[in-house]
Amino acid sequence: MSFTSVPIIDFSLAKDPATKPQFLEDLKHALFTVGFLYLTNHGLETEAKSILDLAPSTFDLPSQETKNSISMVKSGPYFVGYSALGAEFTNKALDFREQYDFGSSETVDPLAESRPDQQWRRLRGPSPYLPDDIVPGFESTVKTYLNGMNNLAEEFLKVVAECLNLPADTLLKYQDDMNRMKIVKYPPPSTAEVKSLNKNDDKTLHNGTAFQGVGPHKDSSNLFTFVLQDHVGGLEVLNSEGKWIPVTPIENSFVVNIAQGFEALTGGRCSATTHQVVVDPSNKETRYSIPYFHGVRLDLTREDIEQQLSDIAGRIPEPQDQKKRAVDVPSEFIQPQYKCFGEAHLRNRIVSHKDVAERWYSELHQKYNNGQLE
Ligand SMILES: O=C(O)CCC(=O)C(=O)O
Ligand SMILES: [Fe+2]
Repeated sequence: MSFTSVPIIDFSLAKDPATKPQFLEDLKHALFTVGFLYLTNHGLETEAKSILDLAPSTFDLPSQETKNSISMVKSGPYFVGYSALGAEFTNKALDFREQYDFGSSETVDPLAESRPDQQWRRLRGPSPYLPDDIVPGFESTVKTYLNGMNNLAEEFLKVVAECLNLPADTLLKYQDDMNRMKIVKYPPPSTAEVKSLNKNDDKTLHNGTAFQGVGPHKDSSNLFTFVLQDHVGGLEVLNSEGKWIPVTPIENSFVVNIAQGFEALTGGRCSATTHQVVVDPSNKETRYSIPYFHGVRLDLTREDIEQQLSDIAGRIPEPQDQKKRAVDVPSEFIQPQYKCFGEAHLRNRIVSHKDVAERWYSELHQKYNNGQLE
């Protein structure tokens, strides 16, 4: 069976006992057969509007220095803060976007400095914000959004467990306390600009008619991703047939993608959603999006998964996605060289943000970016 559209899941139907059984069936189909969905009537419409309204003002500042004052490379080893256009790589090619990354933790991991063998502990830490006299409401709007999304994602994890006939709290113990989110801007590029950014490769998309906003990837820090997008479009997901499906914006919805944390909890049976953003150079509109990444415990090991969740995999329908897997990008954690989820996630950050890696993780930067392991 081939899927050419993305299912719409109305979250309000989970609240009424009369509609819940059908809701759980529909959710199960969307997650385990299709692999992605739109979530509507989620209750966070006000917070979503506030953050989307704020987005342009966070980039549209009189000087680049203001944004660079909270740059990711200056902000510590946590991969939070501002990244300028052309600072990030996905699938070995440069992305064409500008963004702010944030995390929900205000504190560092108490073991971060005493466990040099566990560098992934250094991923947790506070986020920088521009002051209110530069972008009014920046910090408070982001924190309100992070908090609201955390609560929504917990409710979502409960219904995911229930649709597998598991107790509602089954997945809650795999959450982490560093959820992440971003405010992303995809400006309309001139052809010359994109050509110069990608001059060392031929990573143009759709046979050269579109460019890489962000390249094909699976999200690596989390269980599920909830993408809030404006009206412009450009997000695409890879379906089970290995074809790219446009995720046309639907107002007041989130696009929910399965991330590598949930894929790991299912023993790889439920594959993470592969997605990309394409930028059409003939479209002169700027696109803004706000992805929220609901964190997975970074100390999660393969053994934990095998021991505690042998129960889950059998409840998931047999995947029919051989064609997707044939053209897919790799899932880091499925590869045996990583001791725990945090290690695999850190490697992903290091190959995406090379400047941050060079400054804060020089040994791992040498190892992952300059040769040895892929
Ligand atoms: O901008 C989007 O719609 C998605 C961005 C994304 O996939 C990511 O940043 O991981
Ligand atoms: Fe993503």
